[in-house]
Amino acid sequence: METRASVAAQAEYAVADYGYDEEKRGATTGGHTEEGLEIANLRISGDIVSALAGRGITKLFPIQKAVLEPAMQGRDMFGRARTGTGKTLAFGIPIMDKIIEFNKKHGKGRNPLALVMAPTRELARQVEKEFQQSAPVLDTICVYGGTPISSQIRQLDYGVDVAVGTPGRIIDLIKRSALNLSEVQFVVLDEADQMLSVGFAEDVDVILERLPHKRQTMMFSATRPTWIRELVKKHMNNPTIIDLVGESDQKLADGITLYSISSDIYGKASIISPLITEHAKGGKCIVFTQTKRDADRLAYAMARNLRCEALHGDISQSQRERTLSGFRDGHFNVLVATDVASRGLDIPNVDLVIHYELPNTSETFVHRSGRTGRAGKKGTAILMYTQDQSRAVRVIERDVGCKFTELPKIAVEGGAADMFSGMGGGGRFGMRESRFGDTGFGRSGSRGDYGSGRSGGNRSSGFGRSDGYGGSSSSSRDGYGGSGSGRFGSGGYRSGNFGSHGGDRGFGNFGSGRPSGFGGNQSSRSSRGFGEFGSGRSGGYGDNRSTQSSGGFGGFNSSRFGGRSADNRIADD
Ligand SMILES: Nc1ncnc2c1ncn2[C@@H]1O[C@H](COP(=O)(O)OP(=O)(O)OP(=O)(O)O)[C@@H](O)[C@H]1O
Repeated sequence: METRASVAAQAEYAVADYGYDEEKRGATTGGHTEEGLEIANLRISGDIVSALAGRGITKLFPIQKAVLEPAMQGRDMFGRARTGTGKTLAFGIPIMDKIIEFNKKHGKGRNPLALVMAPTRELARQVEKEFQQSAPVLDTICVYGGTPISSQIRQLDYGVDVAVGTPGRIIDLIKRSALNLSEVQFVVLDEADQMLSVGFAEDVDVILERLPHKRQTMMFSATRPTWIRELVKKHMNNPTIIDLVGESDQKLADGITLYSISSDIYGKASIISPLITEHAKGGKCIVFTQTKRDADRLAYAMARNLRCEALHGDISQSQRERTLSGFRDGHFNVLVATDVASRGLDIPNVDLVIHYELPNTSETFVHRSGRTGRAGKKGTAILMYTQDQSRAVRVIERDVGCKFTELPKIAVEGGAADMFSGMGGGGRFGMRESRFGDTGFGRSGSRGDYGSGRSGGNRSSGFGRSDGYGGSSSSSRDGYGGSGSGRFGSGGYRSGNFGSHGGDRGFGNFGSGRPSGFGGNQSSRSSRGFGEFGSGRSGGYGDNRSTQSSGGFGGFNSSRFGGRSADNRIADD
């Protein structure tokens, strides 16, 4: 295959060159309502319009409409929208259109003009796929760890227009001089706050440092911790803020029906199958657990009755891909996952999400639940909780602006509660001493040979990078801390809940340990909010490193439910 020549000199002007003029403006969103949503009327590249139409995408979703004009104008942009509302194409369409136009004028170059960074491999692959399918005329690459670097180097050498990847592998490729960022004009940080939680903060900063100064930067993030505020200050130029979630709106997509169900800790395992049967009705279901080990054990146990697989960061990359494509293609219908799957993953037609264990924060609740009800479809999310977690359930309702309908109790059949016995070390789920037996399930590559999935090594470099989700500190300044919400149970209390086996994680008795307590810090309300972006004022956005206990991106109050020991952290990628 022929390699492409560099167009460094011209690329410098890719953003400015675009010529977003009044003519285009008239055709995009300005002043138009319904008409403005029709993609065919936008005068964006015909290649994009027809590729999108081929996928059944003919009208812009609201976030896409909101982003289009500032993005076309070359503005830096910071955005937030609900899950599954089409953020990828919101930044994708303007970037693809500009690159197509630029290539028409200058010919294709060798080095990428756009760089999209995502916190997980799965998300990176998904974003690249969205680009590929929406603009087949562009050459894209997806780079992430756990797969051979040599083929990525070869592909980069042939020439690409858009590079998508996780920061770790991007740095690797830069160091090997395989990835040349000198022509990058469009940069996107997708799920930016998750970069911090999975330990990519430093890498992201290093990469942004290396990019040309003259560029357009777009960032999407559900929250705005200190790190992100610093990043924005340092690397963005007076960004336009687009917040489609707002202060008081409910944070979930409209089509998601919410239920809660109380169960004692041993009953949970036995009611999960009836719950899935009744609410997924044969469709796809994702069950979220807190730890990788729990995901394995639950998947193993449930596989007695249901076609089901586990997904987490200890599973090899190739197996993860097989598992995901098997789930996508309907080879099995129940995926048991840690929070590695809670953000960004776009699996069509997931009917049901079950929070087998409470999420660590309200925000995680939103992201997990958002795996269903995507792209305007309907879905159901069920939160399982024990009686002593009732208060945490109310906190989620308050933070997220939602209301759970409590499901009637499901009677536990005798013996069913022991469905986990006989596994591994034989103990019961959640018993401190038993700890699920450390024999594990050693699944790598052994189960479910579904469909395609790229081949590749099992190396999991880039996994489990530093921080993990949330700190384990019990300080009240830690955590996502929304304004008016403190941490719960981070102090001395630990209930013997499911999964509280390490002794120092678990959800605690909410509110009872109370150093910071529920509802603290109301006074911070004036200093949070999206609008104050870059203003240097304090407050806002909660950060698990921050010294602030207040915040919330535009009012998202994401309480934190207890700390977790490093041993159990979720940092999968
Ligand atoms: N305008 C549109 N019309 C129809 N479908 C669309 C449109 N835009 C995006 N989609 C589809 O909607 C789904 C969700 O989009 P996407 O994954 O970009 O959502 P998201 O907002 O990034 O979600 P999350 O916050 O969960 O990552 C995708 O399958 C995408 O192809």
